[in-house]
Amino acid sequence: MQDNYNATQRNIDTWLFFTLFRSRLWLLDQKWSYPGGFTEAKRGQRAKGLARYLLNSVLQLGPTFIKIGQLSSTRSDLLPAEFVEELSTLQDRVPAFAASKAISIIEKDLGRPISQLFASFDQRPIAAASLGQVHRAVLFSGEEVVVKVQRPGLKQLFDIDLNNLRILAEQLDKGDENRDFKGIYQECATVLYQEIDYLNEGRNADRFRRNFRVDASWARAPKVYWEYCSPRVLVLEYLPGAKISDKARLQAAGLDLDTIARRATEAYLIQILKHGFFHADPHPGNVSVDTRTGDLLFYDFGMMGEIVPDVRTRLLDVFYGVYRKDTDQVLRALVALQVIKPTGDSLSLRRAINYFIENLSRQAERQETIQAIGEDLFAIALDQPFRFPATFTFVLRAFSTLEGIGKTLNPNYRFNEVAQPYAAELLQLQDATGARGGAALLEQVQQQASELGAAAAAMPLRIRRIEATVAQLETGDLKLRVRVLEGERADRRAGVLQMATLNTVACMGLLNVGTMLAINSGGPGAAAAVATGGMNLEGPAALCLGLSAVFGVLVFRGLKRVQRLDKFEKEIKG
Ligand SMILES: Nc1ncnc2c1ncn2[C@@H]1O[C@H](COP(=O)(O)OP(=O)(O)OP(=O)(O)O)[C@@H](O)[C@H]1O
Repeated sequence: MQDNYNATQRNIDTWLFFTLFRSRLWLLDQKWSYPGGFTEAKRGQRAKGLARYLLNSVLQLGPTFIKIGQLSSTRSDLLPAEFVEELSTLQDRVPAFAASKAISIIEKDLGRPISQLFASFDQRPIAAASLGQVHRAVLFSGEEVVVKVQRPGLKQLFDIDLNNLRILAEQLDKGDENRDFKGIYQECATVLYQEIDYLNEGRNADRFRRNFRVDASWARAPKVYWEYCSPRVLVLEYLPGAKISDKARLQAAGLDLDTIARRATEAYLIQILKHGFFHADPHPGNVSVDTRTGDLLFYDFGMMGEIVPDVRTRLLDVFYGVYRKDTDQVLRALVALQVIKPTGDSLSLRRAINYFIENLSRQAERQETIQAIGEDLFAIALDQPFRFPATFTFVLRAFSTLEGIGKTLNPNYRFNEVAQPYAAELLQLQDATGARGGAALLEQVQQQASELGAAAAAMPLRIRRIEATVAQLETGDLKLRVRVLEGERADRRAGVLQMATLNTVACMGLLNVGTMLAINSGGPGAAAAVATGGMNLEGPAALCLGLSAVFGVLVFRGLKRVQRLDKFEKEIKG
């Protein structure tokens, strides 16, 4: 990693990576591309190789991509599972930068020589991460602190990389109307720029610390020494502890692992449900345990999620709707949350939600993991106009990380068990007050009363359902919608398949021509180049191969879309 980035070189490296990765990803599911025939084992091998390539490229491309890789490490809606898994190992694999550089940044930003700022400053960092590194120091008052210093040149690097990523997102958006890649890009850009503003991180740390001082003294965050801070330097109270995943150290300290696992989950539930302000990056490196007291210590407040009260109420509506298996309520709340766009035709959405609710209760019975539930949710949403806001994916990510931590500490840990009392409390609250105050409760009661009517109240539920269905049939609503949707989907599938076939022909033709040109254009040396696996990639040959790759990407997209359409069709037909 370097401090001065050459924009042209960076653009070439980035686009080469995008093109190669997408072409190899496309080839992964092309059965004809497997010499000696396709087998699942061969595909698995190839996928593993590609996942390693992705990881190495991300590490080579540096901070922007490492951060985005970390952010994507639970987005199974964006990347296949093998890749997501490999990306989750991105933590803690970044080299430190020279202490002299760190010191010069501190001196420049704080305007004084290091010897006047700290009584002592440890040149060896205690941690180095993608965006910064952490040194220990002692203030003249005797207080022990850590000094977090940002890697040099990050702003400039983000500007170049995010521009490329924006162009990529715009291109991807054109091929997939259901995924909002531009929106995802926008969220990543916001998070990244926020993360390199250490003053913002300091404010977050203060807010987090104050919230917990009131609610649970066993969850702590370091104090900020504001007079030593700048956008690139953050000085915090030194809070040493053992990593929450370091089972051996926690046991050696005589701590009860089950209590720690529970506390970690409870601390999150409190943040999400009560404070509406939560640590969005709870990987084990960011949560430690005070070995003397068992208190949880949180670090790194660069990425926080915020759930404003209004959104929290709607999330509770979703939660409550799922609990009561009320598809309409879930649909209304999701529209209000802007997770889905309101369309005139909500039947297929209703079915997808219904499927999810049913599946969720089966998963809860089978005690499936949060991660499995999240993956399932993304899979159902694949061909629907869903748009998951960043907050939502952060919450899901936080919970699946916590579940992983919990299981490491105690194999019998069950997220549900810890969350249940909170869920029960919330549902009672919603039952009693609607969690929205008296006026809203009254409105809800009135609405229910008019829906039921005096006679309907005495009628068995099934008869009322039949009556509602008949009413829909009478208006032609039900019959028409089902037919149109299924017909539309079949048409769409055929169209996509046709385009994919045409693109395959173009891709293969160009690949053949390009390969021939590459072999023939280099004269006698070319044979040797081919024999060694290299080719003469210049002029027309490069053009043909480049175009072939473009068509390849289009085929890949088309087939992916067909796969999604089939999957969705299967799911809603049950
Ligand atoms: N206040 C503190 N007291 C003791 N150790 C700390 C403190 N703050 C950070 N650390 C140590 O430094 C490590 C890195 O800190 P932090 O996560 O804040 O850096 P970062 O650059 O934001 O990392 P990342 O990019 O992985 O999010 C922590 O895992 C922890 O071990």
